Amino acid sequence: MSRIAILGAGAYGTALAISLARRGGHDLCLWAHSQKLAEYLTDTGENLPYLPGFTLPADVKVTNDLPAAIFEADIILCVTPSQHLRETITHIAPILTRNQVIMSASKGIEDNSFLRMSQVVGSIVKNPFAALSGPSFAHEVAQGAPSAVVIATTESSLAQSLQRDFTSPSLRIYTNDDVTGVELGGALKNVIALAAGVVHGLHLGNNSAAALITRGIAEITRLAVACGGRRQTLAGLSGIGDLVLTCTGSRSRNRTVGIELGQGRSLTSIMVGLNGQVAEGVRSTTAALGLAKRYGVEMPITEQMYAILYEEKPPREAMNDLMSRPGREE
Ligand SMILES: NC(=O)C1=CN([C@@H]2O[C@H](COP(=O)(O)OP(=O)(O)OC[C@H]3O[C@@H](n4cnc5c(N)ncnc54)[C@H](O)[C@@H]3O)[C@@H](O)[C@H]2O)C=CC1
Ligand SMILES: O=C(CO)COP(=O)(O)O
Repeated sequence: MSRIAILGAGAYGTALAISLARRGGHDLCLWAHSQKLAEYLTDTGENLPYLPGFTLPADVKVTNDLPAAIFEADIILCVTPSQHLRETITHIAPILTRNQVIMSASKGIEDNSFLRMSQVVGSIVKNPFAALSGPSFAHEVAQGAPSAVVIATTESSLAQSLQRDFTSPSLRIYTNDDVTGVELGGALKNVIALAAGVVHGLHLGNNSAAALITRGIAEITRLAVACGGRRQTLAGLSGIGDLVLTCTGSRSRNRTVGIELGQGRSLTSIMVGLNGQVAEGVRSTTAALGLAKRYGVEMPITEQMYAILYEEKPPREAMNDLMSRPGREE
């Protein structure tokens, strides 16, 4: 049995708490950033703003008190939006003990620093670290729909114990020692999912969507490899797997943002409509482009996505520009 603190009571943190409770055998505590949400969750058992329609099992404790949440936790599973991971870890750093394992399920890259979540954590504390990623819409994880994800850590005995801790009849866990590849796969697929949404919003058709997904995996693989990840990792769950899910699944918030951009809505009004839900790709696009420039990697889809998001480039013109690039070898 492990004591697991889940930090972040958004859709995914709540879904993982439900999944771990369903597995059984753990002592679980879910930390909500907002006191109001913690109280609402405690009173009703339902996460109405972020994951309506599911009941949090009664044995999952809910709190808004961060030190209490992590007290004596073996595993601290961070599921905050990636831009809030630094403040969360900074807050708990003084009271962390050395053996507490920090996991991150956040799929993003930090603004300005362009750091991956393992690097953000590593810049503050030296605890053992693992990343959780892969194709797993919160709603379906909460439902108990069969899903497979990957846990990445460089420590093989930790990988095995986390695999045991998270495996359940509905959640299959693979391990991988390529933390860089797994983290970048999870973060960069969001940028391509935005673009896939644009394609859909513009009614460009299935051929365009397939081309975008295929060329999308090519460019995110180029960047991940330049950053030290393995090509093979990007062909796995946290690469093609998550890319296919978010570029085609109607539950993807990143894809939905892209659809609305394609339909001509402004980014500002789309963000207001998200009501506090995070679409990580919107901010990771800037970081992805920053990394691409740092490593001299060509990322045409990401460049066009940046222009749509931040330079008011009309989506149709962006797609035309992708099509009119000079011919290439595959
Ligand atoms: N929703 C999904 O299906 C999946 C989400 N993820 C990842 O999980 C992470 C969290 O996403 P969701 O659970 O979907 O979030 P969400 O969009 O459902 O909710 C946003 C969450 O952010 C919290 N928050 C706001 N300000 C905060 C702060 N200053 N500090 C800490 N938390 C704060 C809110 O309280 C809320 O819990 C993201 O990185 C996302 O990419 C990963 C896999 C699946
Ligand atoms: O990462 C996800 C599923 O694996 C969720 O994607 P969205 O954030 O686009 O909804």
